[in-house]
Amino acid sequence: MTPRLQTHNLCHSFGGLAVTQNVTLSLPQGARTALIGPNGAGKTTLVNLLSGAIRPKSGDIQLDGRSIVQLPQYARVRSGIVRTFQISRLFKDLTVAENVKVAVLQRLRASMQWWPSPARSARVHDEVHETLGMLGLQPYANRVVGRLALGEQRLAEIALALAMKPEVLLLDEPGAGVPQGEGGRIMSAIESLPKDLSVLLIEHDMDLVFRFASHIIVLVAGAVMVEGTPQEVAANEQVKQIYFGRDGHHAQHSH
Ligand SMILES: Nc1ncnc2c1ncn2[C@@H]1O[C@H](COP(=O)(O)OP(=O)(O)OP(=O)(O)O)[C@@H](O)[C@H]1O
Repeated sequence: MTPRLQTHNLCHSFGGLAVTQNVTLSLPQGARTALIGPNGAGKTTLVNLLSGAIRPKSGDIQLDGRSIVQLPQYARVRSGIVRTFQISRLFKDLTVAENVKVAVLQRLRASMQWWPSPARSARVHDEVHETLGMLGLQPYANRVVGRLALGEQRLAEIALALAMKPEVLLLDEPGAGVPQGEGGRIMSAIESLPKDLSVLLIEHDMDLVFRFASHIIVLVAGAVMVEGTPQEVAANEQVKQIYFGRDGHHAQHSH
């Protein structure tokens, strides 16, 4: 089967610094893949390349077998690659439902302009609540985002991304800054995302990574050092030394 998202020998550099080195990877439909690696390994740069925020120096990116490397960011979103950001992009003064509505309207604007207004409103309302439901956010629908706990804001960011109806969801550290204990809640929501959605997760918290991923890619100095199942990655000697510490502590969390 053609992978949903695939890269071939993707390369990027900033000045003389090679930050993406011949990265070839693929995400099948329904992927639960984690991208890990030390600080500065090039994880966010890779997400920027996939989402179209920056153009690679060379290499190709394909969605469902079709090259998208020339497409600008908005066109990639439309074709199904959606990311969340480490830094919040929410409208803090609007409610959770209003934020999601903005995203739904943005997506539907073009296709629904000829719909009669009541039908349009009903459709938008349904989509907003369906999206909130996917993440267990209904109880927060009418809460102002700026007054929510950080963990709930992170979930609202994911809701915004889901409102774009992605095929591939790129989650850049959804647990960043969230107090320990709340991370598990975010992960539960992520685990219950639609099964056919392909998810690539960047996350530093190894407990969350091993809980979530069925496939792990380890990036070091811009290159894929190793990839495989959590068990394979946790057992890899280089990974133990570079990433986990010599005792291989996280090997016991693999499942
Ligand atoms: N716009 C830029 N201009 C110059 N150098 C950059 C730029 N963006 C990133 N870099 C450098 O590229 C390298 C990879 O950065 P990147 O943010 O992709 O790593 P990362 O693996 O996501 O790190 P972290 O885990 O700390 O978020 C780093 O050395 C960083 O300083």
